[in-house]
Amino acid sequence: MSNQSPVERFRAQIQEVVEELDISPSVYQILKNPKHIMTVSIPLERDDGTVETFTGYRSVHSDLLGPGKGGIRFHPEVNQEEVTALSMWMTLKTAIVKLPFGGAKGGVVVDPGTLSRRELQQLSRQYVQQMEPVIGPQKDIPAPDVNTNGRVMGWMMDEFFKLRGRNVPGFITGKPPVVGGSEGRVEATGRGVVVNVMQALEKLEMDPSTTKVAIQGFGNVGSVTALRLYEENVSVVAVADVDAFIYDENGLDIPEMVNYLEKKGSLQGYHHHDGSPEDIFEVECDVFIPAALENQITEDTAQSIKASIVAEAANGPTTAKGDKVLAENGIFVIPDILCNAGGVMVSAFEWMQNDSHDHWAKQVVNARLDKDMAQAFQEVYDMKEEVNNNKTMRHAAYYLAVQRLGDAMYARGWVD
Ligand SMILES: NC(=O)C1=CN([C@@H]2O[C@H](COP(=O)(O)OP(=O)(O)OC[C@H]3O[C@@H](n4cnc5c(N)ncnc54)[C@H](OP(=O)(O)O)[C@@H]3O)[C@@H](O)[C@H]2O)C=CC1
Ligand SMILES: O=C(O)CCC(=O)C(=O)O
Repeated sequence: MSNQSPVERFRAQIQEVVEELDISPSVYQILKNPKHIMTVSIPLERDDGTVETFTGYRSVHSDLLGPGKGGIRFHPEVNQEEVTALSMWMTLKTAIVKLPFGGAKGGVVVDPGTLSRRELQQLSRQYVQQMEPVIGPQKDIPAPDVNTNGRVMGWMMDEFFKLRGRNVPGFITGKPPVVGGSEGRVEATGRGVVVNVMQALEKLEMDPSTTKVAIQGFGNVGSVTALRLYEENVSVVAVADVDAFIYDENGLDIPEMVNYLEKKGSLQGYHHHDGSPEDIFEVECDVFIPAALENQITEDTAQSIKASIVAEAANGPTTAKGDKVLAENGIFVIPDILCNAGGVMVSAFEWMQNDSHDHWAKQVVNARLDKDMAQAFQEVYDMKEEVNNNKTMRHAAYYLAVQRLGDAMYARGWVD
């Protein structure tokens, strides 16, 4: 387990589960590598007239259950290994929540904060131009992830339409509703996280009205999660982003913080600002929600976490050693591949709406998300309780996903 990379971690977990399920070892052989990875060099004309090239990736891990599906990340630390791992987790996620998709993920190695609006739009369009051979509504369907949003999806959609010479709205999800996006997609991931948290509180017989929550990350997922908890009268006592740590033991005014973020672009300077972002791990709380990047809960930081529940809103926030510490400390972990599946779930609703030229009301989207997410939680929980000798929720989630993928491989004649 010595400092396993995310891909090694995925492989070890899959291998363990394939052995336990006593299914064909070929299932592991098929899942251990992505189907394909496309690497592109993206030339961008900067505002000063010089040309700079950026590296972009798109990994399709699996198209067993449907077209590849997963977000596109713009971040300076994006690399092939990270994109590969993220695409692998997408395969498990879509299997757990029974969506007609495989797993994919993309990224560009860039700090979008250093680009002008024109440069960002050009980079987004160029990414689509370069990836055009491998993406499409029945092949691989992108969506937002870290540092990308509806605006970026709108530009990418426009570029794809130009390349194809016709409207193909189902090519991308997370678009603005005015051009075929689904109501509720922006909030979907955070909303789904909160469904999971409320279910876990109920199972552990914890009272939401006295529950205290700490959240690392206050971007799309972190801020919506905080706002939904606030709406449910669950007290969010601490939040951190890259620069700021905000704490109030009596509960933060989340709507005020969201307004501040919208105006200023970051929490830096918000009046409760005290301490450093790493202090988030030390907070006295009942629920800890990592909603930033991978590998944040390590052997060290896991020791500091005082919560009874960790709800993994981010993808891959916990290292293998961190996970071991959480388990030893009896912490109930809602694994990423279940906890943050609300986003891809509403992306699936968007894709279905595009396919049938329909537009669902927000209440319809939210009601279906709440119901399907609660059911997915229950299925993983039942697996943990009844079949899996009370191992962790992560183990149960992997078990359920690999069982479904193995069944599909058998049905398609890939394995005996
Ligand atoms: N968007 C979606 O629909 C989905 C996202 N996810 C996952 O959720 C996570 C967050 O994504 P999303 O909210 O979309 O991304 P955003 O880019 O909107 O937000 C990321 C947030 O994380 C913060 N952050 C980054 N590093 C740290 C750190 N070391 N300490 C504290 N805060 C940090 C950023 O701070 P700052 O703003 O200061 O840089 C920002 O607040 C990712 O793991 C993503 O893959 C999963 C499913 C769907
Ligand atoms: O909405 C989607 O299609 C994918 C979201 C995503 O990238 C994720 O769940 O990690």
